[in-house]
Amino acid sequence: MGEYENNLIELPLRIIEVLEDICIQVVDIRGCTIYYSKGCEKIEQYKREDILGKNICETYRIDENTELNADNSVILGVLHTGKPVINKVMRFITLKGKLVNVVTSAYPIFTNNKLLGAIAVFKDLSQIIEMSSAITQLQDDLLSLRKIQSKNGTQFHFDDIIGSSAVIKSTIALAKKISVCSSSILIVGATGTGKELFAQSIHNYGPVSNGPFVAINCSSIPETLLESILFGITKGAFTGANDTIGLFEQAKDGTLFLDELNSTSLAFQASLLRVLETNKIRKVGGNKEIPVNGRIISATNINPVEAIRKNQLRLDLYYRLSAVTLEIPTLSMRLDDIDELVTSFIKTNNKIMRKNIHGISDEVIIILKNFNWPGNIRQLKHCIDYAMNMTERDDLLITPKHLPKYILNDSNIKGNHRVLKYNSLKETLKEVEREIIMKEIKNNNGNFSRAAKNLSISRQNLQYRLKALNILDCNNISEA
Ligand SMILES: Nc1ncnc2c1ncn2[C@@H]1O[C@H](COP(=O)(O)OP(=O)(O)OP(=O)(O)O)[C@@H](O)[C@H]1O
Repeated sequence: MGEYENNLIELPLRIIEVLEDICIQVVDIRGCTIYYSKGCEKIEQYKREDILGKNICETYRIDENTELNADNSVILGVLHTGKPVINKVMRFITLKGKLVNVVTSAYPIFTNNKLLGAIAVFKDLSQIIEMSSAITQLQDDLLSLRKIQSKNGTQFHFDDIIGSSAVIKSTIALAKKISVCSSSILIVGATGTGKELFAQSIHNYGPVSNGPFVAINCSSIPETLLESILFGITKGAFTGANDTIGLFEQAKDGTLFLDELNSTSLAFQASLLRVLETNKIRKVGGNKEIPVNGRIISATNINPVEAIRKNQLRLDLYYRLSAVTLEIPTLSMRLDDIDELVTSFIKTNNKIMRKNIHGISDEVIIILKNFNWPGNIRQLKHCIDYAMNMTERDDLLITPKHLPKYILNDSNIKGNHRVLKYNSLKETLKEVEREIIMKEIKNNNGNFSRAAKNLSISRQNLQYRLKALNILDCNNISEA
């Protein structure tokens, strides 16, 4: 190396001593590389000897068809203009086909006002690009998972209701039938069975789907505020009161969903009955009757007859609402749907939690099908969320050790150890089915019709199962 080159690389060598991570390439006025740092070798996978003395136009291309020139190459641009270029993102390929993404700053090197070459400092962007594509992917996944609330304020349609059991299919069929008219509907179902899911689906399937879906959980609003929230307030009704539109008016041309109606006072229910009968509301503090046309869907989480008996529901309101009643089955009435629900929850959670769980073990299926699920589908969902949080990185299946303790300790499942001694899953499931059917028949004093009803199957289906499970001729089961 001559004196000229020695002088030329003195500056970059000093910088490199301090900044080891940063890649530095120095070219002479012709564009030939005369210095190539270790960091460059790492990013570009060239060896120094491949590069030194060669013109950068021979060693890099923008892509297969494009050579470097003063417009697309930072270094050549600096040699052309004699001006520095700061923080420019560049993408090029080496002769070995390695794709390189870097952010580059290049500076001219002058001696006695004469341009001698250029020094380029660059940093690898491949990790950042990988990270940003992972973030983009994650965002896409989350967006598709968390179905964006549509304009009418709903998230769900009938297609989102998971389950193929006969009882859920017939519930969906009935719900679709009643969707098409605009009468008020009473949805009855225990907590977590999917009442709101059904209410939204009915709204979206019916004639007012273009209108808003306005939901309120009556139990979460203090009784004193319920009327003002639902009917609105007239300016001056009380000190400082402004004119406010209530939810009945907001649900114009749409649906008003009154969840947990049974938690409201009988006095409020009387006002509601008046609205249902006249289709008019009167704001708090006002005399004017305002017409409302939203469809009313109410829900109770206890049996309405029981609610009437406990003085939680007015009989006249019930008569008004019960013309169109939809009963949502509990999860224990449709244990067959557990597999499908669990598969769907795992799929969703895999994306959110970045896991790769393939399913649940045979033991877990039995445990889940033996639990009585007082919190229904919401509780099953939480159980799977919990179990997935408990899985380790390499786990592919949810096994009993991942389940919440209260599910394992539940008395219904204690007999499970006995059930599990059977060799095959089919045999085990048959045994569970046999136990459930026997228990139900016993609880109903041998009355097949009542037992079938409680099991949500037809009487014929019950008889078919009794035969298939070899228990029809059992001495202790003679029909009452
Ligand atoms: N058939 C189903 N398929 C998929 N998810 C369901 C189904 N039923 C319920 N869920 C889910 O279970 C949870 C509870 O549903 P939802 O809030 O509709 O129940 P709810 O009966 O209105 O409960 P509550 O009486 O406590 O208000 C929600 O996360 C819902 O998405």
